[in-house]
Amino acid sequence: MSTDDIQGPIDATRIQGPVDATRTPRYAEPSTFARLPRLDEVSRADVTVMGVPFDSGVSYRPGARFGPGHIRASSKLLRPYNPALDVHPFAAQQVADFGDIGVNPFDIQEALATVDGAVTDLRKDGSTVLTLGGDHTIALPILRSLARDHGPIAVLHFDAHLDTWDTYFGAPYTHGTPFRRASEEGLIDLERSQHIGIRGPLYSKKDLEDDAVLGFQVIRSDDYEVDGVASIVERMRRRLDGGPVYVSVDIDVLDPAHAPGTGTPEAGGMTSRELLNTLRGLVGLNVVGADIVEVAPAYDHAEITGIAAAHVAYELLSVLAINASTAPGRAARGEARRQAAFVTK
Ligand SMILES: N=C(N)NCCCC(=O)O
Ligand SMILES: [Zn+2]
Ligand SMILES: [Zn+2]
Repeated sequence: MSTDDIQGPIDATRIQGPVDATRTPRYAEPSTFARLPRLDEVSRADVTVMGVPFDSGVSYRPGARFGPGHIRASSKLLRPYNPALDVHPFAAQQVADFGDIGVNPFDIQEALATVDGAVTDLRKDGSTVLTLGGDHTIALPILRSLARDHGPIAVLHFDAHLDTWDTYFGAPYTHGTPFRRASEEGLIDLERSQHIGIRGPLYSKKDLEDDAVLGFQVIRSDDYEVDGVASIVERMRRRLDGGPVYVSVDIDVLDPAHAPGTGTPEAGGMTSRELLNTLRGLVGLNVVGADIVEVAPAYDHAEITGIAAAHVAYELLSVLAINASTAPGRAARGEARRQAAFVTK
């Protein structure tokens, strides 16, 4: 971004930013993500954070229905400037918090339809939706919504697990099966999708063979040890380039030391530093939506997992901010990458 890209002044009165922590203590005020305004407090949002308190798809420990509130509570310490990407994620774009949608915990099909409807409504108003889960089942209805507009979409999936299994106890819609269903439904670009962070025991070797047929390339957690972040980012960008990308972050991609508060933890995972650095590598790719799922606060300690999830959201918002400020026709916003151009309470 050079100053040549700046075509006009930023209207600092239009964009509303977070509550000012030097005036109102961080632990005061109703809880929204990063203390941002609620969606009904702004005229429109470039990015909407939406909570989906749903965990009826889990195979092991329940509790991810309390994830959205926990991530919001753990996001209070985030500050307005991200030096790693040289961006003000809340100034280059309007970010607002929708709150949580109420979904039926006893009828998974109905819950999926509710999520699809909510995401579709928010996107109609031009918002990119960043969803806070909830268990991983909710990625399926989000992809259904996105694919209706974009066609088959590249899925970048951070997870210890493949989540391309077929059924659990005969049930097709679970947190271990969303990406098989998405692939079967034609929602996924089979040439451009990728898992990152895969590890741990499988049911059989065939799980990996099926997974490849369903359209995913695998970058294993162990590859971080051997190849390092820079080379993985290169592989990731090569795979994803050339079209819309959906980013799905299952917090159990992190080692249990970095994210104990989750339902199906697996040893040998990534560090939060590796994950945040990998996400920064998405700058310039066409990210059209994202989720952070599987945060289950009952197993968390000292907000370790909630803070990790909040920082994942912050990096994703930073990537979206840079992409928005450098998109053709939106170069006037480039300056917001460097200046804190928002009003605050
Ligand atoms: N999506 C998550 N977190 N876990 C899937 C694990 C499925 C299983 O129990 O085999
Ligand atoms: Zn997982
Ligand atoms: Zn998962």
